[in-house]
Amino acid sequence: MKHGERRAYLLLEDGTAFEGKGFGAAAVSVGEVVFTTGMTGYQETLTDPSYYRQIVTFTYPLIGNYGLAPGVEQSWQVRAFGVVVREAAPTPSHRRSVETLDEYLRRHGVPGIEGIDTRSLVRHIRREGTMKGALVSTGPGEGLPDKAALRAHLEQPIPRDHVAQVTARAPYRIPGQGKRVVLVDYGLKHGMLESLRHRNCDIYVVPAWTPASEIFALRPQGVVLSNGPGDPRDIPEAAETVRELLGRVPLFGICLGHQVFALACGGRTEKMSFGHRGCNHPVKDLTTGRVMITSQNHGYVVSREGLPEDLEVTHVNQNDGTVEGLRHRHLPAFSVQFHPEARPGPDDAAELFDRFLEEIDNAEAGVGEGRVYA
Ligand SMILES: NC(=O)CC[C@H](N)C(=O)O
Repeated sequence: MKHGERRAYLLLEDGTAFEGKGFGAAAVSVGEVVFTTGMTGYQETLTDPSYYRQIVTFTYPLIGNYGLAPGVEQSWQVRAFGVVVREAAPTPSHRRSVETLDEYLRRHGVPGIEGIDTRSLVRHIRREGTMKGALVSTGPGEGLPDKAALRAHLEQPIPRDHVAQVTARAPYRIPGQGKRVVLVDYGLKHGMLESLRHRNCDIYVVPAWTPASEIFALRPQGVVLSNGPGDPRDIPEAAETVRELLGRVPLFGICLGHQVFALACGGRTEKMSFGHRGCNHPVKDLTTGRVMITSQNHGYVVSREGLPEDLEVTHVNQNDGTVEGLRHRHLPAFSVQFHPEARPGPDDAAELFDRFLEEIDNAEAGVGEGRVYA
């Protein structure tokens, strides 16, 4: 260690430890250690509320090389709790860049560690599954805290109120001339707002716990259930509300919204070993036979086992065969596990927003197979 250099340490729940160089905020952070294979889009990733209480490892070795710029973020804060990279680029180059990854994380109070063997960490997570970790990044010249103190941090259970921490505090509207859509905010990404705004929707964003009666009072033509952090089973009220919406207004669920939709229909979800996080997950649309390259970020998945009769699997992950999309057989409601709004990642699935608007038109025209309206 050079004089004045910042030290950092990542300690996993199973005792595996990595020592490296600190960057970002001088702080200690505890979260689920996950990895993403996205080679770009680090700013979108770190500000995606679905990463709340997670320490994100980037498998791509150089992160921060095109800097950080306003307008790219997916929420107003860095939502990840920590950042693990092989190398944080010290001198980014891009005409829109205003700061380095180090400065950005410092401003947002989030610690980072660099200079560790991220490949070995990721292989460990792939073998053992994601697990809790404590990341400490010290100030210049400071010594590392005692390992026992870090272990004590790790013994604290991670709270499970993720959605409550990131959902909107109050409803708001983004006016548009087109369809009136209520977006239920479990931890939405700005990209979702942009995708709807781009299609002229009149958007009403409501907090996660908004009762169905209040949603209906907004007279929506369609309801979108957003992405969000944590385990979908930790928010049973959400599935309860969706059950009330089902069949009375067209629904489109994305990621956590997809999982909540499945639970509302009587399906089950389970935790995956290390999840899907990255920008290149191949997903087959079983209706068209087409494979899309999708943006993903999830640790839970809808189980095939116990899938209710009413739900049809529409999309399948081509890497591991997991469920990536569902449609209700009788009601205007469908959902996907991946991110049609991308950010980061490819726009292959963007047309799903158009499909949702078509679904609204069909519902209003009373067409579609056996669709029932209350
Ligand atoms: N991006 C998301 O909405 C993630 C959903 C959920 N928190 C999961 O990890 O599976």
